[in-house]
Amino acid sequence: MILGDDAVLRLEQLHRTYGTGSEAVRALDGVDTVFARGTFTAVMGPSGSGKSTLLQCAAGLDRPDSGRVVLDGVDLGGLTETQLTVLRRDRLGFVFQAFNLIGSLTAEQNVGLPLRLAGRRPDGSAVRAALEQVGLGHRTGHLPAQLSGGQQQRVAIARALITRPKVLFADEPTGALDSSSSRDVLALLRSLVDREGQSTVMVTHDPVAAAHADRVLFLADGRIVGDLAAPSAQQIAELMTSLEAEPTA
Ligand SMILES: Nc1ncnc2c1ncn2[C@@H]1O[C@H](COP(=O)(O)OP(=O)(O)OP(=O)(O)O)[C@@H](O)[C@H]1O
Repeated sequence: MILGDDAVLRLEQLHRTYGTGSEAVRALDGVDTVFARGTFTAVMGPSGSGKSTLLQCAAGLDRPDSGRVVLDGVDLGGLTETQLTVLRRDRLGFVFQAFNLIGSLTAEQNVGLPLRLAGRRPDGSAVRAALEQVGLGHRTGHLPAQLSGGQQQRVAIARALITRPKVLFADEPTGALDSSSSRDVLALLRSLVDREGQSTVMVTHDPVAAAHADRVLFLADGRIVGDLAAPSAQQIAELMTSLEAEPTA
């Protein structure tokens, strides 16, 4: 059990249903877990098991119907929409499968954007340091189209880190990458946890990606059905195969 300050994120009895009546889908059905500060957790599960819904509720992008999300000691349920927006901007980092960089801005300008949006003038040396941290100190003036997919994702990671987020949320960050770029991005995420203590939560379908995490949570039908410490890709693949073959009712 994780007590006090060691927990960066707590999910308590989260329920989230979409639709009503016979159309109702229970996307989250009593999810209860704690994420330790400075650790890397992967979330896996069959398609439709609730992974994205879990990430969206945990990151304050969606509200659960019941239950609590406590992020770095803040109960998200007690915040207004404006307060949630500010919390997401100042305390959380997001990385998506599609990179979501702005095509007309250089790498350096993309990384500085979250600070501009927060009304702060980006400090050039901090932005360059963030790009150096992801191995792109020599590409600061390049546009996204002049970078490979793996490099674009590394710019997106630098952009997510520029506000020094409490938690980095990554939704299929390697989903659009070839295996060599995927390895680079996963090694980067791993080293950010090891060197900087960056708390990270990543949704993935890929057992090899999940094997980079300290812990792998498995969802099925909106419930946590597995929780493994540092499993191998093979152990993860076996559990995924059994979940896909025998859906829980
Ligand atoms: N906005 C929505 N309206 C209605 N149903 C939804 C909505 N979002 C998700 N669902 C349903 O909730 C369930 C969980 O969806 P979710 O996207 O969280 O699963 P997932 O594990 O991320 O799936 P995938 O791996 O396919 O991305 C699914 O049955 C899905 O169809």
